[in-house]
Amino acid sequence: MNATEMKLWINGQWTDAADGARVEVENPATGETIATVAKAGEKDVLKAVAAAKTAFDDGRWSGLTPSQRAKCLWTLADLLESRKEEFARIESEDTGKPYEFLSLGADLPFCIDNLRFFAAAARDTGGHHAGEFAPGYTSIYRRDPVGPVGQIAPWNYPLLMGVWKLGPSLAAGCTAVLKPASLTPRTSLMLGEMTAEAGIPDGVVNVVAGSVGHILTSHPDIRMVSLTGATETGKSVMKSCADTVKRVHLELGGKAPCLVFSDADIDLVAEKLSVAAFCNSGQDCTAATRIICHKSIEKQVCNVMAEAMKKVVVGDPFDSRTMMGSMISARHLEMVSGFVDHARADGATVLCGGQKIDRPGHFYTPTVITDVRQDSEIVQQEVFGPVITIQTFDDEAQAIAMGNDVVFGLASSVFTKDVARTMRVSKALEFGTVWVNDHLPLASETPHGGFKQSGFGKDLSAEAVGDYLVTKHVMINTGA
Ligand SMILES: NCCCC=O
Repeated sequence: MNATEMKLWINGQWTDAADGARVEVENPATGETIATVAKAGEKDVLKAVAAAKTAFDDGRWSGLTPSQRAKCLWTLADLLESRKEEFARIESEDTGKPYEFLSLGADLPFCIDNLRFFAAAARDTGGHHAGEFAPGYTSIYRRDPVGPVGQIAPWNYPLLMGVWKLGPSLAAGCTAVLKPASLTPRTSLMLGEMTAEAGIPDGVVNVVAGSVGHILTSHPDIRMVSLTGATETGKSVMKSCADTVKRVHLELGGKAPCLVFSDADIDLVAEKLSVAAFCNSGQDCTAATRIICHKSIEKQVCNVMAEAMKKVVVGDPFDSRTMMGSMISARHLEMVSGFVDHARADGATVLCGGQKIDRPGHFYTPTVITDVRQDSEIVQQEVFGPVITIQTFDDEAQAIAMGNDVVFGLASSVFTKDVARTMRVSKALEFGTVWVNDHLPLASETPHGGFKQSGFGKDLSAEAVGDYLVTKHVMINTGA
């Protein structure tokens, strides 16, 4: 495999696009083209779906024992670990994220641990049971893989999101067609090839790059679609899946509130919320985006946040001092910068940042904004950039109401030393994750997913495996 001229991974083979089309991959930190990848069209997706269907129907994967599937997933983790520097380098080249701080330091270790978790989860058959629930009958509940699945991954964590999709679906016994984002396809394609080396049979994992999501969502042989992406994309995927009544699994946008009470440790707030705001250039659906602090500590919170964000080292992803790299593309940079300009025009005060950085590539400064209205665009919409706003509340009820007052429901946090308050507030916040005195960390065992317009279905945890399983009731007339 040559990482600068890649093909599609279909049925265990590197395959050119049927029409010979190719797409260029840009390094967003330099603006240079670094690779080309075959661009899938309809024929290629049909071929990939046919391979996934054959591989599912003949049971070459679902027919293995959980222990055999687990062994392959564990081997995949070992192989990835043995090549983590190469994967991390290519991930940083494609995304512009810092190599040491993020790709090698966080994304790769988490991918490897996730795969080991899903290897173990493949063998957890708990919860199945049999019994007599009607006179003369024995009932058995089977949990079977849903079938061939279509998986659409985003550009912010290309490999990690691929692992979050392939890991649980493979543990469950499904086959898959994974479509990475066109901007960042390479590490997913490399992972596709690596599944063969790990002993996963041909056709079980297929990886196609290109603008072909609609072909997967409308294909009758695809039984479930999993998407991580923007809320608007989720709505159109859901509509498209309705025609063939597919199961959908959606991890969509976010607008995380961070409620900071007057007893909070302010230094901890600055430390945790600055990282959660600038990490991955803020291109994270769980990023800290809205600080809502008690009015008595507003000045302190503004000062510490602005100071912390000014200290973030932005620059070359391959410089070990770099904490934040580039934005993903020129178009995305314009969008982020547009949000901040609109906020300024709407009367907001930019405490720090708020500027593009004059260098090759697509860089933006970590930004803190205050004097914003609850109904303003900068508070209500997902910016997906290193931008955080600060608002104030008078009492707990108002803090909760402001936190919940967005269409999203993915992630949130609470900073306080009052344990009883953490109980009340975490119950009241309508978000799939509530961190207390922190913001961002996850573990392979912890279910991750949203409420409201952030979608439904869980990534990570045994729940994710369950999302790829269907329950079948077998009722046996025992003649008793
Ligand atoms: N922090 C991981 C979030 C995944 C989606 O953006």
